[in-house]
Amino acid sequence: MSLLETIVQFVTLVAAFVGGFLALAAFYRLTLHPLAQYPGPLLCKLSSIPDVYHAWKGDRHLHYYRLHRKYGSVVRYAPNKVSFDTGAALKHIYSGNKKEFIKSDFYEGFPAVKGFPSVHSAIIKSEHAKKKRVMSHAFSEQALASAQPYIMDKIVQLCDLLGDNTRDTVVTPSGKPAKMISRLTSYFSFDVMGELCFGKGFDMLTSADNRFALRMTSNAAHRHLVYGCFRLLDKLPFIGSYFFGHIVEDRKKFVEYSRAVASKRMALGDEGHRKDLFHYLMHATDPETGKGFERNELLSESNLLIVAGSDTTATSLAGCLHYLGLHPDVRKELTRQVRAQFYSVDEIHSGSTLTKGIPLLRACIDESMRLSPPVPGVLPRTALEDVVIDGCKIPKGCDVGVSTWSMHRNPKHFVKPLEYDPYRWLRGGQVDDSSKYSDVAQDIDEKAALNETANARAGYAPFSIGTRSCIGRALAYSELDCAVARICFMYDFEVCLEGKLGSGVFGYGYDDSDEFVAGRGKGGKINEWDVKKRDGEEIGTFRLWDHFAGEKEGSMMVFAHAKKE
Ligand code: HEM
Repeated sequence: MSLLETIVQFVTLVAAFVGGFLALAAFYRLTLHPLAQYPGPLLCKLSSIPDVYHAWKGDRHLHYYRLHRKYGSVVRYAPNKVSFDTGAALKHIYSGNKKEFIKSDFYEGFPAVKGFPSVHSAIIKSEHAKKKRVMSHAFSEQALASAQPYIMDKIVQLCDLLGDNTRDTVVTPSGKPAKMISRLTSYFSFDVMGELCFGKGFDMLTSADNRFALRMTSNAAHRHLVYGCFRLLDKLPFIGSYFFGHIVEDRKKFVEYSRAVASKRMALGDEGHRKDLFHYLMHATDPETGKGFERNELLSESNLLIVAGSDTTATSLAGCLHYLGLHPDVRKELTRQVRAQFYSVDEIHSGSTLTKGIPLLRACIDESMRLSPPVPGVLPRTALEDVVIDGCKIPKGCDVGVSTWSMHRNPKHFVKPLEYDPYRWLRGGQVDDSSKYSDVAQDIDEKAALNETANARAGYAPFSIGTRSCIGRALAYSELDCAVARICFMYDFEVCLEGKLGSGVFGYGYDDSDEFVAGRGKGGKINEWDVKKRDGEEIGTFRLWDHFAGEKEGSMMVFAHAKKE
C-alpha cells in the first residue's frame, strides 16, 4: 500500500470516527436525552451554537421570545437548557426550595479577578451568603440615606444638561435640538456609581474625559455573556480572541480601569470620613466569621458594582423617559400630578411623598421596565435534583431559567401585553402582596382589576426574585423616582420623530473621542437611529441589545423648559 493510500485510509477512518461520534451524540440529544421531549428548534437541541450566536449578536432576549411564541411556555434553547416564561416557573426556580437550584456555571465567565467571584458570580451558596452578609451593610437604610446627597447632586446635573442645548445636543434635519437619552442617562448612572462606590464621580455629565469607559463597560459585560454561554472559550482563549477580539480586549481594559479606580479609593482610606459604598465594603465584617473583604475581593466587588449599578439604572431611566415621550397623554398626566404636588423642584426628593403621593410615577417606571427590562435574558440555574417546574419534569444537572423579556410579554400575565399601559399597575390597588385583595373585591369589575394587577405582579421580575435578586433595588428606585419626577417637573419632552418609528430617522456616528455626533462619525461611519424593528420588539419599543445587562442606543429626545402656568 502506498503512503498516499495509507494517509487516505487514516483520514477516512478519523472522519468516520468523528462522524459516527457526532451522529451518536445527535441521536442521543434528539431521542434519549432527558430533555428530548421539550420543544425547540432542531439546531438548538443539537448544539449550543445558536445560543452563543445570539449572545454575540445581542438579540438573545428576542430569540427566546420568538421561541416562546412559537413553542409555548417551555422551550429547549440549548441541548441541556430550558427556558420558561411564566410566573409559576419564576417563583419555583428563583425563590422556591433553596436545595433544588444553584447558579449555573454560566457565571464562571464573569469574575474580574480569577478565583475571586463577586457576590453576583459566586456560585457556592455558603460563599455567596458570606459575601451578601458583608455587602448588605453597604445597602442598609442608613447607607442609602447617606448616599442621597451624592445622588441628588447628579440628578441636578442631569436636569441641567437636559435643558442646555449648547452641550451634548445634535440638531436634527428639521432643526430640533435633540439628545440621545441613553447616553445622558448612562453618564448620570456612571457618575452616581462613581460617587457611591469610589467617593469620586466619573464626571461624565460635565466632561468628556471618562466617557470612553461606557463602551468598554458594555463590551466587558458582553464578553461575560458570550463566555458564560460557551464555557469552552475560557479553556481555548485563542478562539475567543479570534472571534470576539474587541470585546475580549475591552474587557481586559475595563478590568484594569476598575482596578485602578478601586486602588485609588483604597489608598484614600477613610480620609474625609466619606461614607461611600467602598467605606462600608472596607469596614464591614461578616457577623458569623468576623471577617471582612480582602483586597482582591474588594476589587472584584467594585468591578461588579460599576456594571451592575450603572448600566441597569441607565436603561430604566432612559426607557422610562422614552415611553413617556412617546405617550403624551401619560406624560401630561404624570407631569400634572408632579407639578400639583410640589411648588418648586427643590422640594422633590425620593421617599413616600413620591411613591405614595404620586403612584403613577412608580407605575410608569415599572411599565417601562416591563417592556424593556434592563436585564432582559435568562438567568440560568442548574437543577441539583430532579424537579417538576410548572408541570414539567426537569432532571438533575440541566439548566433552567426564565426569559424575562418573554415573561413580561406573556398574555397569561398581562392584558394587551404589547401595549404601554402604566395604569395596569394601579387598577388593582398599590399593595405589593396581591393576595390581600381577594377579600375586599366588591364586584366583578373590581375583582377583574385586582386579578389583572395580581396577575401582572406574578409575571414581573426586572430585579429577579429570591436570595439572588438585586441588592441595589431600593437604591435604583430612589434614583429613578427622584430623577423622573424632577425631569417631569422641569421639562416637557417628546421623542423626536423625524420619520416614522421603525423606519429610520437620521444618521449619527461617533467621533474620535467616542462622542455622539449627527451625520457621519469616525471613519465616515454612519448609523441610523431606530433603523429597523427586529422580530420580537414592537414599533416604539425602547430597544435593547442583550449584553447580559441591556445595551441601548436611543431615543433621540427633545426637552423644552416647562412653561409657567
Ligand atoms: C433598575 C436597576 C437595576 C436592575 C433592573 C437590576 C437587576 C438585577 C438583576 C436581574 C439581578 C439578578 C442577576 C442574576 O441573577 O444573575 C441583579 C443582581 C444584582 N444587582 Fe441589580 N439591578 C439594578 C440596579 C442595581 C444597582 C443600583 C446595584 C448596586 C449599586 C445593583 C447591584 C446588584 C448586585 C450586587 C447583584 C447581585 C446580587 C446577588 O447575587 O446576591 N443592581 N440586579
